Amino acid sequence: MLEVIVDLNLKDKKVLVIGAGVEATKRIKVLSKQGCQIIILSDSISEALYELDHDLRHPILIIKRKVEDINLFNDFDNIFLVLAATSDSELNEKIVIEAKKRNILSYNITNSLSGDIYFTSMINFDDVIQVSISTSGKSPLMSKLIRDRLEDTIKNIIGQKDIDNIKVQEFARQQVKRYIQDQEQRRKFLYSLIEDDNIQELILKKNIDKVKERIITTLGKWEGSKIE
Ligand SMILES: C[C@@]1(CC(=O)O)C2=NC(=C\c3[nH]c(c(CCC(=O)O)c3CC(=O)O)Cc3[nH]c(c(CC(=O)O)c3CCC(=O)O)/C=C3\N/C(=C\2)[C@@H](CCC(=O)O)[C@]3(C)CC(=O)O)/[C@H]1CCC(=O)O
Ligand SMILES: NC(=O)c1ccc[n+]([C@@H]2O[C@H](COP(=O)([O-])OP(=O)(O)OC[C@H]3O[C@@H](n4cnc5c(N)ncnc54)[C@H](O)[C@@H]3O)[C@@H](O)[C@H]2O)c1
Repeated sequence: MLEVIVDLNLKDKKVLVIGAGVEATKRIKVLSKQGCQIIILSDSISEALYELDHDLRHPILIIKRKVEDINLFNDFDNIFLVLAATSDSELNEKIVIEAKKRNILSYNITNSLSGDIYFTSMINFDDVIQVSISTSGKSPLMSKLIRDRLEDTIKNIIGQKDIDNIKVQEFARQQVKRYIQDQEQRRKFLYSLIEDDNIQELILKKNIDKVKERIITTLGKWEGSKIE
């Protein structure tokens, strides 16, 4: 059985990480790009974590503390996700069991099956596109090797123009949702931007302001548009 890969929105959510060793640090690096509030509890902290703090909107709260039991949950409210990431597998298990009782999403670094989420092998394009590979815990090693192999090839398939088109589509979607009521027309409009040579030329030239102008003009003439 394969688990479903979903794109978890952690924006402004509170994430508690217990343990701050080599493996926890890798997970925290991923989390630090998600706009979430991270609280780390650990009796030793890797140096890299203090450096991470500088480029963040949400400052990471680092508390140097040995966790003895699950009473720690009483010290924090509104936790969305907890990462049991210590080298003490018994403690990790207890944390996950308590998290489940409290309906908090959990992750167990020493026993992936007991938690709710896995981390995947990721290829990231400018924080705009993510390609994720997962074997759902069957073989992280193979995930890494396939990611290495795919990384070289995929750069020939997904390029800067795709990234720019996503940004343009993001803008266009906001506009069509406001001005075109019919879903089929919205879909047609969005496809028309990809097929419009003029717009694609402007995207290549990085003239995004002109692209936006053109989108609004085209939208004004579109069948069923509510733009005056
Ligand atoms: C993708 C990646 C992301 C990341 O690390 O952020 C990741 N593991 C990576 C590498 C890697 N991890 C391990 C090895 C050694 C070889 C081996 O054991 O195979 C290697 C290879 C290496 O190091 O070269 C050891 C290991 N991993 C887990 C356990 C515990 C267990 O099995 O329960 C143990 C045994 C520890 C022990 O023996 O004590 C568990 C998990 N590791 C996962 C993710 C999740 C499943 C993903 C999937 O199945 O696809 C899952 C379930 C949960 C999680 O922790 O997220 C990252 C590659 C990043 C990249 O692309 O470069
Ligand atoms: N999930 C994976 O992908 C994966 C990969 C490799 C290893 N592992 C396993 O994950 C575990 C962690 O590996 P690591 O390399 O990060 O180890 P590590 O020794 O670098 O880090 C362990 C961290 O846990 C903290 N810790 C331990 N007991 C604690 C307690 N009672 N209270 C607070 N903090 C506590 C330590 O201070 C340290 O920061 C190991 O058991 C390892 O076998 C998992």
